[in-house]
Amino acid sequence: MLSIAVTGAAGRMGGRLIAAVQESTGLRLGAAIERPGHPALGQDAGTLAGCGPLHIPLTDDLAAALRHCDILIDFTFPAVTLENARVCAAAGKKMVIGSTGFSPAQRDELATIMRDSALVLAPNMSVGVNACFKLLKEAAAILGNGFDVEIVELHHNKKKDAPSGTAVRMGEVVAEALGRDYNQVANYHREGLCGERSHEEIGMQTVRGGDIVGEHTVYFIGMGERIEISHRAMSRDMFARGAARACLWLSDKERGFYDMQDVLGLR
Ligand SMILES: NC(=O)C1=CN([C@@H]2O[C@H](COP(=O)(O)OP(=O)(O)OC[C@H]3O[C@@H](n4cnc5c(N)ncnc54)[C@H](O)[C@@H]3O)[C@@H](O)[C@H]2O)C=CC1
Ligand SMILES: O=C(O)C1=N[C@H](C(=O)O)C[C@H](O)C1
Repeated sequence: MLSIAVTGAAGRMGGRLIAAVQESTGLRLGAAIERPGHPALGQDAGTLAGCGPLHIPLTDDLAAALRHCDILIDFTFPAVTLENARVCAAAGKKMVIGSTGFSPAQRDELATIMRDSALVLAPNMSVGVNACFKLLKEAAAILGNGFDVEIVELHHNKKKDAPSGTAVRMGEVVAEALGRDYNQVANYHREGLCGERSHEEIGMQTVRGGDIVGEHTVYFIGMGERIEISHRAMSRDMFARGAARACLWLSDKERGFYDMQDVLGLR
């Protein structure tokens, strides 16, 4: 039985992660961690998550919590994740990371911090989105340069990063399949007399509002026809189940930097 710690335990994903861990054969919640000063510190993690009392109070002491845990699931924010990775690395623990919005430098820093351990980092842990990554690669390879690519993502009004990590990964997948450098061709902004669309660019559009869990559409727009590949998340539970699955997959890995494509055998 693997003992799992969850950071961001009182957050939107935190509760779903605690429930998913408890529902997974082979996993049990070992600790639930929140930021210092969080009003829910001391409350029972299971009760907070809506899955009944687990007699595990929320703590802000990650180092102490990790002593009796095997893997940390972290869905917080990049700067927090990097701090937590330092604590995990010092304790020789593995990580499953769902936080999004890492800069390339932060991603490199994460790899350096965790170089002697094992981690899964993925902007989206749902099976459906990971299947979409494969479909996008194939669609882009078939359609080639004859179609303009635009990506639109919709999320709730509390989301802090934009575009979503999933949208960026979709852009990267398509760009790579078309032999382009995503960082050179991503266009995040059109306003005023901005000129005709260039052939190579990949438009990235962001919508924020209400309680939208997460929706992504990649448009391949040709002359007289259009293909749309869409994914709509109806709840956060499948992200959480993906993270639990990643923990089980990681259990026999000593070291390495992986993502959900590895976990799901989609490489
Ligand atoms: N990879 C995936 O499948 C998914 C990734 N995400 C990402 O997960 C992240 C979190 O999303 P939400 O749960 O919606 O945000 P949220 O704001 O509801 O939760 C984040 C939690 O982290 C806590 N936190 C902040 N500092 C902390 C610290 N030092 N130690 C422990 N906890 C700390 C906050 O108090 C908060 O409760 C975002 O980056 C989001 O994009 C969200 C859904 C799916
Ligand atoms: O912040 C969220 O909510 C989500 N974030 C992830 C992302 O940025 O791609 C995944 C999911 O769409 C929900």
